Amino acid sequence: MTPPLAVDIDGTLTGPSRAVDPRVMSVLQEWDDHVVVATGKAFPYPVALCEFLGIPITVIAENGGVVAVAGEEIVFTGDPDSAWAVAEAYEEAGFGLGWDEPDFVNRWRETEIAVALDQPLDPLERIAADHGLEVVDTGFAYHVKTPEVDKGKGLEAVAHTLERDPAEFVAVGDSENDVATFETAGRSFAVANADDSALAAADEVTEASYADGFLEAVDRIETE
Ligand SMILES: O=C(O)COP(=O)(O)O
Ligand SMILES: [Mg+2]
Repeated sequence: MTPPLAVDIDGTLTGPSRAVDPRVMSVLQEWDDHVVVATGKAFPYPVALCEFLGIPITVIAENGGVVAVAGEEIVFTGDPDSAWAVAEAYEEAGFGLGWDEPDFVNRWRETEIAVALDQPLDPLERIAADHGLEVVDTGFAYHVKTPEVDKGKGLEAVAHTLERDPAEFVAVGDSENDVATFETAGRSFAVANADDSALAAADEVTEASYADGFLEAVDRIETE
């Protein structure tokens, strides 16, 4: 029996460039149970992914800051004011968010901010801590967020809404921001390109990387 799925986007459904691998599309479209897209990306991105796939909108965005299930009220948690205060203080200290203008990474972000990986981490962590926030490195961006919010709590909320047990879910991901999902789901896979924290937290690690790793995990889920 196919379990419900919680899947990360960047580094898991994509290649290194963040382009979604077209082979994952039909897998997600044909999945026999719920597909929860659980990402650090800003809210509209996973919604658009579901929309273009033609699957129900069931998303955890911004590392858990936004939880949306079609037909239900959208739940926002997090502290956007503090996150933007961190961005301002970081810029005042002479640094920047590091994205090309227009900044499509943060433009529609509701609960946290993301900083490019080529920007200095130490001052960002220091300023975030001064505001009671933390920095999570997804391998694609530094996210400044409240420590109380994560994808695992997002999965609990989604499971509750769907009247399912979070332990029924299988999670697939690649980085630090997926660790909480791995701890909440009943079974978890890190793709081979995952960072050390995700590799350590996952029940299983695929031999293949990126979308190939996701497809390998699917194969194991379906055949074991
Ligand atoms: O937005 C990011 O930095 C990472 O996104 P992801 O959680 O889908 O990998
Ligand atoms: Mg990822």
